[in-house]
Amino acid sequence: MATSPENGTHRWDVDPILSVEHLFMRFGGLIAVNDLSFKVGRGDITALIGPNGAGKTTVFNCITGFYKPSEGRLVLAHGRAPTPDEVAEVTRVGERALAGPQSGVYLLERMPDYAVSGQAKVARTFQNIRLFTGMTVLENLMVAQHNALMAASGFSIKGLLGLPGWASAQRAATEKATYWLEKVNLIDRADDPAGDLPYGAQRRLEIARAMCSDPILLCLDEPAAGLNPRESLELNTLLRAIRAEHGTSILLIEHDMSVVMEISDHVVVLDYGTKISDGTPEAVKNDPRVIAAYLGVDEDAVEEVEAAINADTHATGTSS
Ligand SMILES: Nc1ncnc2c1ncn2[C@@H]1O[C@H](COP(=O)(O)OP(=O)(O)OP(=O)(O)O)[C@@H](O)[C@H]1O
Repeated sequence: MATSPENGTHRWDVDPILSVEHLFMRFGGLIAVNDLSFKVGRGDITALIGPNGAGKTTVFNCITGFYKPSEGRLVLAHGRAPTPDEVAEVTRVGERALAGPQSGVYLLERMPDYAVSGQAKVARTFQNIRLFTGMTVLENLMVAQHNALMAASGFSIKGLLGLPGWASAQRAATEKATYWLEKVNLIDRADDPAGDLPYGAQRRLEIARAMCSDPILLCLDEPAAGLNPRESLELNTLLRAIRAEHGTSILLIEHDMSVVMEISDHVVVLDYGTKISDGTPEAVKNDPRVIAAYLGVDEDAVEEVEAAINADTHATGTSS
């Protein structure tokens, strides 16, 4: 489903769930992310793309609290987006959430990774799969719900004693795990060690594990990497279902253009840590700067690429 522009604007402009504002990440003398600003629309599937080393994973690591950005602001809004004045006030008083966590507005750059996932409800998967390979498929999903189970135990021995509050929380956690195993088509493998699953199934299990934490924003780092064409199609279906049935906003890094162009509402393109394009898949696909970046040509050649696209467009009679 493409984003439907509303009165000439896009969902990411009118109802952003995440605003990345002037983000910088420096590693010594290397500027991995350079003054990056973009928005993620609520309920959108947003793709962050770019050539190798463009800074995509670094952006994810900043959003999910694995890195403290060198500069910049990352505003996540569960409900309405805050006004600039409200954000300025939170920044001034040194808080990490607007008038307390119940407001649903979080400044992610101030939060450690466990709070980004536990309080702000941002979940992620990794470029290199990070499952507990010696645990069963089901156990991997139960571990993902550890926080809820600990809260239900009152951080006491209720769990050991099997007291009612804890038992019902345990039942709910198992039901949720079962639901997601069915969704990702792994229910038949529930008792197998996660490490025994084929690669594509491990990728699906990672997504199921992330969904067990009930995220409002799901960040996926190259979910289609290593998948065959049939598995890529299944991934597209799964991500669309997550968005449609759970309203989860999705931000993904992806090199597989068949996935990006097929399912994204919004595409943001990075090159050398800088944003070079931002728009609908159709607009980005035809952006000469994007084509030049992927072809590895320098700035001077962008005009040549643009001229070549125009010539091709006229020859085939298509319009961009
Ligand atoms: N912890 C780090 N220390 C030093 N340099 C880093 C660190 N993490 C990333 N970089 C550098 O930052 C730049 C961006 O890396 P990043 O992994 O974010 O790119 P990417 O777009 O995700 O690349 P790929 O598509 O290959 O995964 C690279 O030059 C990388 O070497």
